[in-house]
Amino acid sequence: MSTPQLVVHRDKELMAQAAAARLITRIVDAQATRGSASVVLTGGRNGNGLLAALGSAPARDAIDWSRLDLWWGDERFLPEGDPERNVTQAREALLDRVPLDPARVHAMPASDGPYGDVDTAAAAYAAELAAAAEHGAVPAFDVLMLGVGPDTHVASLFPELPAVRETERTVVGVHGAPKPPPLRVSLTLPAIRAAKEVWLLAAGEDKAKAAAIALSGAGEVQAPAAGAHGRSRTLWLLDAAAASELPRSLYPPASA
Ligand SMILES: O=C(O)[C@H](O)[C@@H](O)[C@H](O)[C@H](O)COP(=O)(O)O
Repeated sequence: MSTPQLVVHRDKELMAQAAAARLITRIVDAQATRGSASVVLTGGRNGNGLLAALGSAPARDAIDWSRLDLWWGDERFLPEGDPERNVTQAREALLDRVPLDPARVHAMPASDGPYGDVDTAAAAYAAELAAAAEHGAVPAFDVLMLGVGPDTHVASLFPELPAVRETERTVVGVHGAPKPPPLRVSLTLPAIRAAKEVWLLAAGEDKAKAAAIALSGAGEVQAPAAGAHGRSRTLWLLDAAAASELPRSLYPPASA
């Protein structure tokens, strides 16, 4: 389990731009090494902000978009095209403007899709992940990104709810999510922890308590973000506002 590394940027705009630049480099390196890259996207303002920044980054097309596999960490269980779906927002922020291979864009099922209920949809996505895995239950994600909620949730893993306690399955249906909509599909902590690198995005005053709690030794059931670790790297990308309540000992020396 990799110890969290923190990088704090001046504000959320700079955090999004720096994270986008970091992601470009990570994808380019993976494609140079393996011929393709595999990235898990997150919903939310910080996740979409990063995608928008990536879309306007000068080095954007250093990425070979045709050899990029995109997955989602979670999805709101709503009809296809619903503006509240994470994939809809990702398409608007970036995906519809870059030449991705549609077969390599793995959106989570919609509520009006072939799976009648959220649990069946979750099982179908788990099967899709397993089918794409070189070995194990999920592909070797190069980067898995997670927005951090003010209650320390990541993906749709909310404190104390059943989904954060899942230890076997890679994808679950979430019922009664406190952040609307109540029905969601989510990767579980075992799936998240299979990623090479996990990046947690936290910008804004409203994330300061969550960051401090998650980084101060809280348990993963009470603070799901505390359980989000990559196999080789766990990176918290914050802005100064979200870092404002971190214990000084955790605050990186060279940051803003
Ligand atoms: O479906 C979702 O809502 C997201 O995946 C969720 O996990 C999000 O990343 C956090 O709630 C942070 O959202 P903000 O960046 O908007 O605060």
